[in-house]
Amino acid sequence: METRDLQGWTIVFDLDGTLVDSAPDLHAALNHCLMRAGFRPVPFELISGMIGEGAKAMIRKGLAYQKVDNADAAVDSLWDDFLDHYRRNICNLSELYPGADAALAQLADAGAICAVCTNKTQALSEAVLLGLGISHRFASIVGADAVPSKKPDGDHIIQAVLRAGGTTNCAIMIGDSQTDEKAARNAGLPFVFVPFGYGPSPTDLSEVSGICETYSELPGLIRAIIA
Ligand SMILES: O=C(O)COP(=O)(O)O
Ligand SMILES: [Mg+2]
Repeated sequence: METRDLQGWTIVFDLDGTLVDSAPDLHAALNHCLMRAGFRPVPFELISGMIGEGAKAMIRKGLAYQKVDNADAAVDSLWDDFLDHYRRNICNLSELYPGADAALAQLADAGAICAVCTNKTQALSEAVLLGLGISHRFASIVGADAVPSKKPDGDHIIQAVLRAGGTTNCAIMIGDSQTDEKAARNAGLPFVFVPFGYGPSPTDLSEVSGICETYSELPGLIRAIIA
C-alpha cells in the first residue's frame, strides 16, 4: 500500500534542462530572430551554455557570440521576433526528460506538492508545461517576471513554495545549473542536481544534497535527504 510519507513536503523544479529538454525549440527561435536581423545563426552545440538565465540573456549571448557591440540594445529589437517564433513552436521539439511524468505522479501519490521555479517568463513557462500535458502536476508555476528578483535570488524559490501552499522548512529544490544551486542556497533549501541538463554544473558536487542521474531515482533520493 502507498504511504503518504512525503505529505507536507514541497518539491520545487527548475524547468529548462530539468523537467524539459527545451534546447531545440529555444535554439530554433534564437536563430530565427538572429537571422531576421541579419546575424549569423548560433551552432546547436553552443545553445546549452546560453540557457538558464532567461531568454533575454540567451539572445544577449547569441549576439555576444558574434561580437555585436551594444548587445543589450540589440536584444530588445530582437525580442518580438523571438517571442513570436517561440510561442508558435513552443512544443515542436521540446520533450519531458524520460521518467519525469512518472516521478511527478509518484511524488503526488506520496503526498508531496510540486512547484516550478524558472527563469523563463511566466507565460512561456505555462505554455510549455501545458503543451507537454503536465501543468496540472504543479501547485505553483513561478516565472522570472512573476517575482521582483529571479534566480539566483532565493526569494524566487521561496515564492514558488509559498504560492504552492508549502513551507520553506519542508522544501527541496531540483535543478540543472549553478543558478539553481545558488538560489537554493540563498533560500536555505537542500539542492538536488540533475546532470542531464544544460549546466553549468555546481563547482563542488560534494556540496549538493543529491545527484539525480535519472528520474526513476528521484523519489528515493528525496526520501534519503529528508530522513
Ligand atoms: O530559459 C532559461 O534561460 C531559463 O530557464 P530555467 O530557469 O527553467 O532553467
Ligand atoms: Mg535550468
